[in-house]
Amino acid sequence: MPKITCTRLIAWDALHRIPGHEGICRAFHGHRYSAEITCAADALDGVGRVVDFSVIKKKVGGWIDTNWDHTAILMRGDPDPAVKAVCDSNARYGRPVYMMDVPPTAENIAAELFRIATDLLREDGVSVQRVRVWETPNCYADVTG
Ligand SMILES: Nc1nc2c(c(=O)[nH]1)N=C([C@H](O)[C@H](O)COP(=O)(O)OP(=O)(O)OP(=O)(O)O)CN2
Repeated sequence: MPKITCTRLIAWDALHRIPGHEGICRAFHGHRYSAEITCAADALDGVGRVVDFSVIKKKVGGWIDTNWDHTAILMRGDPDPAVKAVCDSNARYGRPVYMMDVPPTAENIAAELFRIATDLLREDGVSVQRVRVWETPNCYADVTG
């Protein structure tokens, strides 16, 4: 039987840097990230949907708006002395800084979002099949279930 999925695009803006990168990506810089969240369910609902697109927007997009949009996504323990200033500045404007245990590459951000979206959509009977995170118009990383 063919597998049916549906995909919602969600975008956000954030600052990051990649500690240990050999080139310019170790400098603080920003991205307009976009994520494709691909979902599947055991069966389509009575209306013919895997899940309403608005549910993905509300749950996953809501989480992104709170935690990642207009924030910095950084690595916990990043030794760059400017990290404290970024944290202090964002706190002043009511925005968090999201700390990851691993460098905030497109791959690691996609893996984090895959875990988060899976948790958020579980109660809707939805399983996340793939998260694709576009870091630039040319570069993306995929995590699949
Ligand atoms: N495998 C990965 N490689 C790189 C990552 C990453 O997350 N995973 N990240 C970066 C930089 O942070 C940056 O986002 C990518 O920069 P760049 O290669 O310059 O990408 P562009 O699309 O801007 O390319 P241009 O050719 O400059 O237009 C680096 N590598």
